[in-house]
Amino acid sequence: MTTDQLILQIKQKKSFLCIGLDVDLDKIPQHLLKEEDPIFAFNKAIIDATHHLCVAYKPNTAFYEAYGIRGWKALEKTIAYLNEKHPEIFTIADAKRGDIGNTSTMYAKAFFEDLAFDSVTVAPYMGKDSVEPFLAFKNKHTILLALTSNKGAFDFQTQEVDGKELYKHVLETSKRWKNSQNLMYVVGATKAEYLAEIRKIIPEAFLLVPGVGAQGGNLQEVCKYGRTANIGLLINSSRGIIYASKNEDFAKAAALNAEALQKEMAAIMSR
Ligand SMILES: O=c1ccn([C@@H]2O[C@H](COP(=O)(O)O)[C@@H](O)[C@H]2O)c(=O)[nH]1
Repeated sequence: MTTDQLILQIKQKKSFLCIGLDVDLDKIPQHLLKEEDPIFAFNKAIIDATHHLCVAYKPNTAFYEAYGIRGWKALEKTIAYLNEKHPEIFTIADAKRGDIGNTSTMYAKAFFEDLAFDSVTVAPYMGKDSVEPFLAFKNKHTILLALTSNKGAFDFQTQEVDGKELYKHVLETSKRWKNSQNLMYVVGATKAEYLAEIRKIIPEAFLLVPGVGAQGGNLQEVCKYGRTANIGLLINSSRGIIYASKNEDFAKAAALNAEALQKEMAAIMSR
């Protein structure tokens, strides 16, 4: 998917919501456990109920890898369902990959070619030759971890190297990599106060912003400092939407929570 197609969808739906599909079998409604593939059954119901309210879905691969082969099969079925029924929706494999070059190429093939995701999250720690193999794929997006939502972000990411915080080095250096137009960045909603500085370095790039909802990030604050003329934000909520109810009405309850965020986004976009 091109960035222009993503922007068009944001304008049409008046939404920049990304729904995280982090399926935990201990948290889904128990009646689904009778299904042949409970993970896919849960995802399908959530997608059917919310696709008109969001512009992206983000399965975190950990929640599928944890269930071995049946988890990976459910991930395959989920992305195939999304690509067939809702090809306009941006898909993110939150896998946080990155390795020496030839290994990164295989990761990129796994997520961009085999599974056909639009994007994958990648860690910057191993540098240019670990990220450029992902950037080589046309109309696919590499979402680089810049300033993450967790407390541990302060262990390294905000530490100064040569008088500048490490996350700023990541932003500045990555802009010089080949095909850097295919880069987006992860910035946690819990770090909204850093967004003005971040926008000085990457004024236009799309940001994937997790941490609204269960982690306490604030949508208004993120938009105040992080929004661009094209919005430039994908705000993710996972647990806050998909686990709105543990009963038979779970998909309807998820849609209500997604709608509340979408309405807030529509109001922000109208200002
Ligand atoms: O900095 C980061 C990077 C990734 N995540 C992931 O996003 C979702 C957040 O889930 P919630 O339930 O809405 O808290 C999850 O998959 C994380 O692994 C993040 O939270 N922060």
